[in-house]
Amino acid sequence: MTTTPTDGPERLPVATGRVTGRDLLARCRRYPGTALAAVLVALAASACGLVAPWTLGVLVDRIDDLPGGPAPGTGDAVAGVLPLVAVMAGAALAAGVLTWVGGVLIARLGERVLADLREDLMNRAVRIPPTTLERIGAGDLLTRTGDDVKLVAAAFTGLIPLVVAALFTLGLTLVGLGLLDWRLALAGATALPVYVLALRWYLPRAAARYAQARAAVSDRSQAMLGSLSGLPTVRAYGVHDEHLAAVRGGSERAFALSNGVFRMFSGWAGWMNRAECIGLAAVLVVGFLLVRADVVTVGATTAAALYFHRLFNPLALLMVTFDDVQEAGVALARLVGVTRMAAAAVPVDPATPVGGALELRELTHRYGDGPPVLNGISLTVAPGERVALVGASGAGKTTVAAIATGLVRATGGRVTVGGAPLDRIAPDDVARHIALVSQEVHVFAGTVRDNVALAVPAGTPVDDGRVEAALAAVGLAGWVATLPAGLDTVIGETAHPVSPAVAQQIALARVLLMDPPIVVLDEATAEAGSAGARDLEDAAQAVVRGRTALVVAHRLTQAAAADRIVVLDRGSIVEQGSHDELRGRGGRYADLWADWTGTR
Ligand SMILES: Nc1ncnc2c1ncn2[C@@H]1O[C@H](COP(=O)(O)OP(=O)(O)OP(=O)(O)O)[C@@H](O)[C@H]1O
Repeated sequence: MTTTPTDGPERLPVATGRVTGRDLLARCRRYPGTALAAVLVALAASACGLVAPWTLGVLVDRIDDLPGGPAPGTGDAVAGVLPLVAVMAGAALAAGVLTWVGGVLIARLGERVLADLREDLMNRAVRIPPTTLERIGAGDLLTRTGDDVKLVAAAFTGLIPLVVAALFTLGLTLVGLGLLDWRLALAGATALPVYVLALRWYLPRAAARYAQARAAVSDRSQAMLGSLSGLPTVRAYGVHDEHLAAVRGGSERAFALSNGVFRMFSGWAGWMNRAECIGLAAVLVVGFLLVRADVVTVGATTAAALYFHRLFNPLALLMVTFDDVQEAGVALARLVGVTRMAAAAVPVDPATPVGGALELRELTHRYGDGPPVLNGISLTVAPGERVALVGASGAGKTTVAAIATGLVRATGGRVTVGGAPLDRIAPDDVARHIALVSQEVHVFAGTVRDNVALAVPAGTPVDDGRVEAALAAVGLAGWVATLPAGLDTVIGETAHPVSPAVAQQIALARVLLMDPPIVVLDEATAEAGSAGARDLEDAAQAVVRGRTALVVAHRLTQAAAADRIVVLDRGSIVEQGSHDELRGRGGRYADLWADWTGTR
């Protein structure tokens, strides 16, 4: 592998607002039936809400038109009122039902869009070149596949139906007001300047204050957690008062900021009320003048005033949820950003790996500007051979494993996989030919089936029998049998949490399904002698069988079973041979073995 300079800090891309909007629209268009039905039903629900004010206006006119003026209670009046009341009740009922149906349809559409987005995200995420991932750190990607997906999912089911309904209600009510009488609509518009001024005052301050309040709350939690987790030290040094003062200070700051946010919100709400009051007064005054001039009826003025009043609930909802909508929008932009990342560069002069040989030549490496951690490692693993890498912590074992699989680019040297230089193999071919099970295995939120079939290229059908066989081979048949929905059980932090050992066995099952000729195992250490360690060892055996294997032996029993043991010390190979040879030699391995077995 040739030398590659380490680039500066890099981040996963975030889509712009326009790209995110277009992406969302395009995804909704994939479900035209549901999308159209959701829009029509939400529109119908909002339209039903317009009926009551209009009917009240008609009612007022009817009563006004009765001979001798308004005289409620007479037979005529009752006969005129009842059908209108029935219309109002019907419209209210229809509005309720349609709002509910609209919400369900939007949520359903959202779930489908999110499922597609999540699939695209995972497809893209697993193809991010390891060297890119190493530079940006996996944290950003994990936040996107975890927290951001959760945030968008919650918005689709809770926030978006409310916001869509508010927008439709706002739009239709404005249209209704305009249709009633343009002069009354214009009178209502006098509220606009106050409203706009209040917004201009509130919006820039709100975002900053909310952020400060949130930061203060996390500081307070941090101070509390710090004191609680360090309780023995706090006790030992008698520094209770300092810690209590820090927690109290954090609480006071959080309280003051939350209070400030609340006061600001109340101030803004007060201005909203003033805007409403001014607009309503203007509608009534203009209505009075127009009625006196016989241009509009009392009923029309009543309906206009009610329509005007109706504008303020959706407006308030849009304002209150503004922050959350923005947050969900940012999360969506972060997800879309990843799905639109350019595919990993395919080498200009690609080479195809054939067979199971793995060769490392003169590997040197340093992380960033740090000291050298590998000093010219050369190692050939023959097809079907099982080589164990051992060495003290920090000797460089994980670095070798990561370089051999292309996860980390060595600063010097060459890796050849199946006879082809690693940097000339197309990324998908690398994954098919050499697999790494690292210490950081991750269970993605999804079904057991999807988690095991994760590495199988998209579009390749995966038979349940193969998934079950892979799970059985790594000792998880019994575990699957205990799951409520078998392979369909959704696992992951929020659904059905799995233990670290099971997560590792799932990672091993993934490799079995991929069936690469070469495997590199750098699993997390399990406590020696524990049932978990035995299960993991059996699972690793199943994966290694019939393949070329480079195993970072955190448990020396793994090394004892290998064809050859390579001992690393401070970035260099210091010994090689079989278990018996190396023990007999009385060198570095013999020392490690004595430490491991407690026979020194
Ligand atoms: N991402 C990194 N950035 C900077 N230094 C690193 C990084 N990863 C490892 N190192 C350093 O490189 C050296 C080799 O680490 P490596 O993890 O390869 O050793 P190891 O033999 O696998 O140790 P262990 O058994 O504890 O996992 C260590 O000094 C370590 O501190």
